Amino acid sequence: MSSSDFHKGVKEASRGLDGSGLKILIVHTRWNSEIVDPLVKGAQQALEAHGVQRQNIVIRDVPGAYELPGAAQRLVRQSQQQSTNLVSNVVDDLMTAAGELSASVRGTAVTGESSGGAVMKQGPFDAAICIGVLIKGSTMHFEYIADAVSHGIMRVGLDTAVPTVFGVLTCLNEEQAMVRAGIGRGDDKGHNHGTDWGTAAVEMALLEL
Ligand SMILES: Nc1c(NC[C@H](O)[C@H](O)[C@H](O)CO)[nH]c(=O)[nH]c1=O
Ligand SMILES: CC(=O)[C@@H](O)COP(=O)(O)O
Repeated sequence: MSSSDFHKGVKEASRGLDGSGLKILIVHTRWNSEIVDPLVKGAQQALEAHGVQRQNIVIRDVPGAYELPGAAQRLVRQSQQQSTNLVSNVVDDLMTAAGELSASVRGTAVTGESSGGAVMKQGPFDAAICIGVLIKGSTMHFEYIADAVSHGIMRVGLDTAVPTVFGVLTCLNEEQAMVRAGIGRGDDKGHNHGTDWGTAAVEMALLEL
């Protein structure tokens, strides 16, 4: 299968995805930010193209690729815990509202602040995307980080049951990375892989029986 056929295949599968109700986490590195930043933008554009609301895309950054799995797991777990807390908060809010309602009926109304603007969806993340760029240097550091990070990110998805997209370029030189971020120096700027990662996150978040 040629590369264009592969991308066509991915595009076919991603048509009709409705991400409007999803909450997505993007964790990206500050290492190689001149290449990482376009990848993040590509992922964001794909998420929004599939209907994900901007306020439901949470973006956090970490020093380097080695920190990606731990950060993703920490933030996904926090969102799952918030969801658990939310249930008890809803009960508390209902009790408060009941109190306010009875107070207003008795003529002693209580006014609450209502925040305007788009509000982030409560509850756990529906998917996460880890974005980084590893560029081979002159030692084995590259190989060890690439191996650890790829297995670590896989584990986050399996351990949390939240689809976690592997968005880490593992390149032998800077030009390889730039082409895969769509910012190649030559005539062929390449393809921004961030868009594929955003689409994959929506598709996997919606996967069900
Ligand atoms: N060489 C690259 C790194 N190295 C840094 C590590 O990822 C990590 O932040 C450090 O070892 C502290 O734990 N990171 C990248 O993202 N890209 C590289 O090319
Ligand atoms: C991926 C890396 O850690 C690498 O860029 C570090 O370079 P070096 O192997 O020359 O220390």
